[in-house]
Amino acid sequence: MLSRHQLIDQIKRKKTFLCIGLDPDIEKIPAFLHQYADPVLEFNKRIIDATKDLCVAYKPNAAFYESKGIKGLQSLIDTYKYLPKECLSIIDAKRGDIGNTSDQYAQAFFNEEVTGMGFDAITITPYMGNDSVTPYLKYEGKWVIILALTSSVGSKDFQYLNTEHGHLYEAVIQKANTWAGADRIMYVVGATKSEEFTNIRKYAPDNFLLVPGVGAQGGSLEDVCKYGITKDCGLLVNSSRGIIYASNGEDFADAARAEALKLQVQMEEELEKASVI
Ligand SMILES: O=C(O)c1cc(=O)[nH]c(=O)n1[C@@H]1O[C@H](COP(=O)(O)O)[C@@H](O)[C@H]1O
Repeated sequence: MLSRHQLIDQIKRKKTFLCIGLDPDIEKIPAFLHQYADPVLEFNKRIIDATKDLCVAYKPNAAFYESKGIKGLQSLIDTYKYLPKECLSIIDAKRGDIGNTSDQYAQAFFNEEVTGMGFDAITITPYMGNDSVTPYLKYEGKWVIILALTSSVGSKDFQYLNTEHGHLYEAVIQKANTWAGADRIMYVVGATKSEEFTNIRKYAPDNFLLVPGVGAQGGSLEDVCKYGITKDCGLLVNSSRGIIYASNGEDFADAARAEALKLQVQMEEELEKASVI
């Protein structure tokens, strides 16, 4: 469990707000790792060891594990167990369903005694509304990270539709703010949407924003900070492929560290500019 206060403390201490996405594709991980009983776990462990002082969060995306069946689920459980306790652990599952089904999803990712996984936070798609989100909030201290404005090209299809409360993504934020405060809810806003950050801060002045899309998807860290950073930082910027696949040779962990370090250095500058540190 990682409170807002602990997260902010960690950001100030480590001078970074980097979240590293653990999205290991068996086709892309270095060939020499295939000699290990669980190549994916071995890959993740080495990435974590090489980067844990440069980031404040890790985000395994469930798809990369579920697609490998039982072996993948075991890699996910063992990866969760290996994550440094000081870092925010986010399961990127993008779940969303009726209440009693959401209870089961919440148990899958939050109830460590039952499943071996007790992530601090989960990504949720809000399309089904209140009863699809509140089951996760019953777990005291856990975070719900709600998709607001995604980095995807298809974000135009629904998220910009006009409603009486503004664009649909603005209506989502206004409604979700009534379910819990900035100590329990974060919003996903894609780095490719930096022009919308000022607008989003009108509705979510204090919430942390999980911002994927720098690196492989081309979003700009500078623009995200220009419009999105707050006095408490308020940002977790994710990069997955840009870090974990920096090299596919034996030096992959060092190469991942070098990429993470580049982002950390930029983040430290942004934290100073915004007087967070
Ligand atoms: O919820 C997410 O994390 C997410 C939301 C979004 O709008 N866009 C997005 O790319 N993501 C996830 O963030 C990660 C981005 O990975 P890279 O593009 O490789 O850095 C992937 O795990 C995506 O599933």
